Amino acid sequence: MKTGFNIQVDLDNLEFIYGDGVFGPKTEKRKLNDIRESLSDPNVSGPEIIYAVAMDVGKEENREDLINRNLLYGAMIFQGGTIGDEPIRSQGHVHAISKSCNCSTPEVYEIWSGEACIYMQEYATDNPGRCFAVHAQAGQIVIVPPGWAHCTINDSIDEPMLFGAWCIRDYGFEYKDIRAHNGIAFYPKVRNEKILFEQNSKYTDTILEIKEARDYPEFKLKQGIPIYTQYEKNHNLFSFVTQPQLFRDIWKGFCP
Ligand SMILES: O=P(O)(O)OC[C@H]1O[C@](O)(CO)[C@@H](O)[C@@H]1O
Repeated sequence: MKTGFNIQVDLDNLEFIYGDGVFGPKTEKRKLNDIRESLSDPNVSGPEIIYAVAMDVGKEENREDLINRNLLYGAMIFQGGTIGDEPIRSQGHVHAISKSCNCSTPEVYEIWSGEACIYMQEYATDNPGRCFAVHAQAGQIVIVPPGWAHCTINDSIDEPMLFGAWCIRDYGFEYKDIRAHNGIAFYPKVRNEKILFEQNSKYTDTILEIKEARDYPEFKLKQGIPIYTQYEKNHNLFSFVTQPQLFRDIWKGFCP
């Protein structure tokens, strides 16, 4: 697992093991009962714990700089398995307006192990706008732009999937509009060991673009180098995460 810092995983307990010089909390466990409202079948049965999250991990030597920059690195463990006919996934949310920059903020994902699909839609209103499902393998990066509703899907289906993500420190999640539509505009479904997407009829008819993760030259990100290492090489590189208002031209018409 190429993460850029010394971190191991205890899959039995869904916990991270932090190596020398690395800080991080115990994981917060997200349970099936927490996410029911966003599933295609809210009464479905499945594993009690769906995924585990450790917000704010990193190297001790970077701690002060990360706080000063208002930047936060999160690490996630998604179980393998299914929730009824859906793969293991997060419920979906929109990033709330952060006080520090007075706007919603983006998130930069990097898959560490397994395969993922980052689903995103422009709006959480009846018309969801442009909808994308971005497939990413270990080592690949995916950016979710500010204000978009998004969720993370374990595309490895039976195997666990792990990833890290840069986000703003004063993050907040909004669920109201997504839950009012019983979830995101396209439900991922496991069919013949593959993930297919089925439209959620609570939204207006629209199309889903399924694509592979791409390079992000507009943000000077490099493929094949962990995003944590890229931050270490240039502490300013992820300023688009904490000050997205300075990158309006890039977000306009952004294609993930
Ligand atoms: O609340 P949800 O939508 O299930 O997902 C929450 C998780 O998504 C992430 O933002 C990663 O996409 C985590 O940081 C967070 O714990």
